[in-house]
Amino acid sequence: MTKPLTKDDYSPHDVTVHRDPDRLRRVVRALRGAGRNIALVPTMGALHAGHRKLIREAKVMQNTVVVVSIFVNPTQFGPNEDLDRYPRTFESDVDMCREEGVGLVFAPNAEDMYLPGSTVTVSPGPLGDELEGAVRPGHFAGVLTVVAKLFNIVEPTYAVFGEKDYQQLTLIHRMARDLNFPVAVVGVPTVREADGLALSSRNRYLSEEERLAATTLSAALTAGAHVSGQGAEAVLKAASDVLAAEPRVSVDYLELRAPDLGPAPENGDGRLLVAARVGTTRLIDNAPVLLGTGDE
Ligand SMILES: Nc1ncnc2c1ncn2[C@@H]1O[C@H](COP(=O)(O)OP(=O)(O)OP(=O)(O)O)[C@@H](O)[C@H]1O
Ligand SMILES: CC(C)(CO)[C@@H](O)C(=O)[O-]
Ligand code: BAL
Repeated sequence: MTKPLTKDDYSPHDVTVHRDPDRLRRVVRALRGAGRNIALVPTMGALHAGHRKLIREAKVMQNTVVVVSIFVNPTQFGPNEDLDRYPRTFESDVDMCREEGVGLVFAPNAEDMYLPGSTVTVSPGPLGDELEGAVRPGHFAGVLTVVAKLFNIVEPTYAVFGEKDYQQLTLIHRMARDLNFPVAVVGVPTVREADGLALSSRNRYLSEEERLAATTLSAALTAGAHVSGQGAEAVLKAASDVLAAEPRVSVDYLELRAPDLGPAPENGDGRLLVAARVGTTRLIDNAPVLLGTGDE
């Protein structure tokens, strides 16, 4: 027999914060049993307008309870990365969730997510070692493992992710397919500042000068997309010229790929991806391009 839910488990009028994975699982199971859809929005907190858009997308289906997870997952950070200084703004995150009508926030402690002696992880396959994975070894094993755990704890009907982390979204689609997760993975286009900069929790690390220089990433993608009719070489040249003109930006990679991140086709849809450091802050961005349609 399932225990009936109390007002400390779930309220239709306010967001409820849960830390215990087993309790959260019991609550979402009861809600599903009562006919509700469950939509999951996984985040690392420090919520901004990009996350707000994911939450709004998650609410689009009638009769849905949105679960936002807030967990700075240690296993996706390398030893020299920013795990310790990653922005943590829990109170205002919960306020945004409340404003947006989120039903449940799941904010587990690391010790409850990773029990002592945990050794089994999800292997991303070859794409996990490319692009972001080449610069951040082990990153995608950490991401996919925690997302698989979230899928198993929350058992969502939908899970919503941003295109800003395009390789992550691609790998999560693949994991859901390859490992038979019964969840519809939904991608949401990148939310940008008025000057083109993709919103990111890490933008708050930038100084005023770095913030200006950071617009070079999206400007490079736009320059590439403008000449996409001339083919791959023109796209890469236009984008890399823009990046090279800004000395504060140090490029990790600029690559043109197919939408599934395989090799770029000569004609048709492609994806242009960039990662760069601006001072000590590492930023990523990407955009769709339509290659070689002969209109140039
Ligand atoms: N500008 C954005 N537009 C749309 N979705 C976004 C945007 N920024 C982040 N997201 C999505 O929000 C989800 C949670 O991401 P996360 O909490 O890591 O935020 P973030 O801003 O990407 O932080 P980071 O600075 O670590 O890149 C991911 O699915 C991510 O793709
Ligand atoms: C998907 C995710 C929440 C897993 O920790 C994280 O990689 C993120 O915030 O994009
Ligand atoms: N948004 C991606 C999470 C990370 O950079 O670790």
